[in-house]
Amino acid sequence: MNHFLSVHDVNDLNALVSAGLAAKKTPFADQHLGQNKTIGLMFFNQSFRTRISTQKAAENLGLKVISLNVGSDSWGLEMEDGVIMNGTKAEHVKEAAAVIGRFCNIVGIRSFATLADQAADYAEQVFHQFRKYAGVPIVNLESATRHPLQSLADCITIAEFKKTQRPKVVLTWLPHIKPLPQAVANSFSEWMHQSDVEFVITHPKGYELAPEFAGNAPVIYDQDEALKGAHFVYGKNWSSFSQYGQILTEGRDWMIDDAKMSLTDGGYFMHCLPVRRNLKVTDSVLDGPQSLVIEQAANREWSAQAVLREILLSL
Ligand SMILES: NCCC[C@H](NC(=O)CCC(=O)O)C(=O)O
Ligand SMILES: NC(=O)OP(=O)(O)O
Repeated sequence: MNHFLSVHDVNDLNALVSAGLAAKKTPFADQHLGQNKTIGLMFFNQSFRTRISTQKAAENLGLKVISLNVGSDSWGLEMEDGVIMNGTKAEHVKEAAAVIGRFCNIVGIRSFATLADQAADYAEQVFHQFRKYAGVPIVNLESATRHPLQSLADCITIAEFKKTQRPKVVLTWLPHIKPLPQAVANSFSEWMHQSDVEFVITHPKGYELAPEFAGNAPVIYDQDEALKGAHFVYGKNWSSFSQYGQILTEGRDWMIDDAKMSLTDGGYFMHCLPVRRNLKVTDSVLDGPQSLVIEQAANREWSAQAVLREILLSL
């Protein structure tokens, strides 16, 4: 593997899930791979899980880690080519990417959607620019449209907890008070399409994901109907794609509670975190035995380790 930007960079998803599970069993088996090598982690947005799980995974592989918050630890970065830099950004990505590429063997980047300009967000300019100018493998730590390390951790979690060969997995929209990106939902859908599952999406009308991410998954607008017989309920809020970045409905009745979970086939609840309690999902579901959110977060370490291992093997 060279870059890890989406599921399309993965040759064999089952093998990558198995590599994650193997790393979980023997975390230090590949410590020699990263010896005398460094990974740089650049955050344009907040992070808790991604930062600590990726650092942990990198260290398990023997890598040294440099982590920084762009714009506060380092200079604000201009992404547009050919502009007169007389605004707030002091440094151009051409130099910044090239410089970090000299210090680091791998660069991880987190840069969310602005939700202001659909075309710009879906063009993934930050990642294109870093890929062009860094000269080293780039890892997506959540971009405007995708969160593949999260999706891989989700696949690892489903593999660990599934009781049937081909479980029913329901991606459900949840209510929120502010507009959130589509990245986690897009990415989860894209990975589920590559997995041996029955995959269904449910959301209020107007929250359709971009067609390239929704694919041919059935979209059911009645949440109760969609949840029937589910083995995994994957909750996430996202803002509208068609009316880009907007909240179209409060949708408070879409919160997952015990009554909704009782429609499933003893289903598990999953969420990438952070989650706002009693807005998206009730305390009783999150604190109950069907919640996988902590297991899922813990698997972020093994997802990152599987990906970094593959990249190190191809350096
Ligand atoms: N990396 C996990 C999700 C990150 C982000 N959530 C958030 O921004 C939640 C913020 C809040 O609840 O205020 C998202 O939805 O893409
Ligand atoms: N799930 C996830 O990516 O968490 P952070 O945003 O805290 O990294």
